Amino acid sequence: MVQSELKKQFSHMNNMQQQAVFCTEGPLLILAGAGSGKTTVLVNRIAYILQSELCKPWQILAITFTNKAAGELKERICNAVPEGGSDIWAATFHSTCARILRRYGDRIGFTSHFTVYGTDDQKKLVKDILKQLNYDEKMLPVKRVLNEISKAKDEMLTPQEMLKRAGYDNLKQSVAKVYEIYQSRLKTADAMDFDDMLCKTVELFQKCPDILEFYQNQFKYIMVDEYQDTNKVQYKFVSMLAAKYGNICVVGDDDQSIYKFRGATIENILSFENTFKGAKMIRLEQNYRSTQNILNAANGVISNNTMRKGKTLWTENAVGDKIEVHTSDSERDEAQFIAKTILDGVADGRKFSDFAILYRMNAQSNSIEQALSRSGIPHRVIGGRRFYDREEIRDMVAYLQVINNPHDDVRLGRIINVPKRGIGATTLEKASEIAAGLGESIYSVIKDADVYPQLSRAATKLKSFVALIDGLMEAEQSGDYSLAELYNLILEHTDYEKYLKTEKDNPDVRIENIEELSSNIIKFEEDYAEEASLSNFLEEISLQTDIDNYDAEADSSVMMTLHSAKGLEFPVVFIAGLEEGVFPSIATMMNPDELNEERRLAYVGITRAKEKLYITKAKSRMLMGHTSYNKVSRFVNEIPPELLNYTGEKKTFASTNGFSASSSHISIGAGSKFTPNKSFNTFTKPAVKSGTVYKKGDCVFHKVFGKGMIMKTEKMGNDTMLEVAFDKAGTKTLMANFSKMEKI
Ligand SMILES: Nc1ncnc2c1ncn2[C@@H]1O[C@H](COP(=O)(O)OP(=O)(O)OP(=O)(O)O)[C@@H](O)[C@H]1O
Ligand SMILES: [Mg+2]
Repeated sequence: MVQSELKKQFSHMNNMQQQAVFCTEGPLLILAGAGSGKTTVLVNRIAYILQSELCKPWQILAITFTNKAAGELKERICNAVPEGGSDIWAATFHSTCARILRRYGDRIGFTSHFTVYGTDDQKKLVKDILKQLNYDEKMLPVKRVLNEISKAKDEMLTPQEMLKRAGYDNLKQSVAKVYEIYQSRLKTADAMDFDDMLCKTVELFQKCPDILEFYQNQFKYIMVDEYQDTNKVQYKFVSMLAAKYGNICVVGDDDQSIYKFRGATIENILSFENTFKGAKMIRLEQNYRSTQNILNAANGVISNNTMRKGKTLWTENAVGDKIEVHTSDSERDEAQFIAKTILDGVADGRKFSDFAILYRMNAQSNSIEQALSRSGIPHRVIGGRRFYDREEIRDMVAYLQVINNPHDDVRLGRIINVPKRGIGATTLEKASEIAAGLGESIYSVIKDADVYPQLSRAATKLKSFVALIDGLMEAEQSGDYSLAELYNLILEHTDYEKYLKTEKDNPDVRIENIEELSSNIIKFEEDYAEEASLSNFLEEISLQTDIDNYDAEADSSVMMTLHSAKGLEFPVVFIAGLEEGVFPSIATMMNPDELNEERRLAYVGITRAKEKLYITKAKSRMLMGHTSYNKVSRFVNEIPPELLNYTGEKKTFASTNGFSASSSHISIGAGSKFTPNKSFNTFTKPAVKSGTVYKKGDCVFHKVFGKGMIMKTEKMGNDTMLEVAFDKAGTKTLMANFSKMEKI
């Protein structure tokens, strides 16, 4: 096809978009707002490159944020370019690296069967190490240690470098020590955690220039979506790969950067132009996704952030409905409102899949899910308790992992006595100690259990466990069994179902899950045919991020956190819990940087909506065991008021913009140790509860917040809401019933 003919195919795109599509050579940065067609440009650019025969499909690397997005990208390209479209490397950073490491990991000491450790495995390992080092978990909580390790890996810091940086800080030194052992334990187990996959690939490139060169030659065109959320090591990875051809195109939106706390850094956008000399920059400013009202609301909120590159999106779309802000009494009523609105919408001709419910925290999903279930609304919850997180599924997957790689100590530890076979924790501990001493895996040790006097009492049992695993490994390697058959062999030889029936609660549900896993395996074998190996199956599950459970085909509403919603769009969006202390979340309210990040998250949320946006909040909210009475979120107040339509209860909690960051209150129980009030004052309407009456001007002492003065009282049902200005803690809103406060 002649070039001009070819280019005509892209005439439905606007000028700037077309420029981005046709600009194939050299570094290109597309910096543009939400819904302006960044992802659309990427897809079309790949189609254009292939149709122009600039390279072979396998010479294109397209990195996207989720496996789901990668799959969609591939599908859209396959439609545009039926031939070879499927050979494109379209994947997440993690699966791209996994693929490289499976092939060349042996050059840095891993086998091609290495295991990927998920969060639970990591926690278990760190717990073990803390115990080994005699560190107190209270001083060094497992989660914090893992966070620090992950942060270090994002920055490519080795344990030694971490130790150096720790200086005289004892706590930091301890973390570095744990980090060091953690890495060596992973190595002996032939395992990596998620962050390692990137770090190890960069390490591989650094240590083996021939391999780097091989991939540099392979990937003539590299593209990265959601570039604003790449961290340092990811940046290193792509820039190493792109060093030869320099044909790298990254697309992103600095206003949508929402993973800074994980090490993602906007600096990567800014330094792109430095690393890649002569980089072109294209901005897209027309939004095709949302109504004018929704877009203006998003613009209104994000304009409150400082340090922006600054851009204003516009759209030719219709003005659309106003944004509905709905106030409910409680989180249950909020959920009920959402369910009813969906039902009404469906009665009016919408599909269930038109609706998405977004929230700040997974904990909010519970009440919403219940309401949807009760109303018979088909829905899926993305995140939350995932199938692969269930105990019985983890057990069965651990068996599969051990058969794939018996040196995987964490998985082996999980199943060595499940179902019970008389191998107690002490025996396992002893075996683990011997293994640590020898620098070998537990499996290698228990294989020769009778050699070690410490294990002599359990030797027979250990050997029979090894025989079970060896037998299953043999079956797997013989090639005589399909994966599904292998899975059945495990069930049979471990008598796992009987164990569930005799030892566990809800055995029926668990057995159903076990069967569900079997259907997943069968489906995997159908989809992957010859490539349906055990290690590929395990890889697929370990790489499955939450978002991947979402199937856009099925007609069901979808619930997910705001973070998971990135890049997606829906005709109708609910954002639930727009309250101070929920969104923005309490932990972020004191720190301006974190608040800016929350605001970007609000921007992401609002811009997911195409036609209609609902913002919901509740006057009282039971969340994670506490009831709180929160003010409306500042983000609602940042939306120009003429775009809003309030429904439900009137704005009882109206707040002024920028009201004290600590204005939300979590009640701490109803213990009332109040002294009876004697100074009843009939002139200012007093707040009466449990014998205590508060009025404006009263001085109080609060157990947590210290001394303060009542600024405002407002009767609310049987209780009274108090606004109290504390000397040190700032202004807080408290309910009289619950506050641990006395008049002074
Ligand atoms: N030139 C165009 N004409 C019509 N519709 C378009 C055009 N470009 C993009 N769209 C549509 O606009 C919507 C948003 O596009 P896309 O998802 O590519 O935006 P994005 O910039 O990647 O958004 P986000 O920042 O949320 O990731 C999609 O529904 C897409 O089909
Ligand atoms: Mg996108």
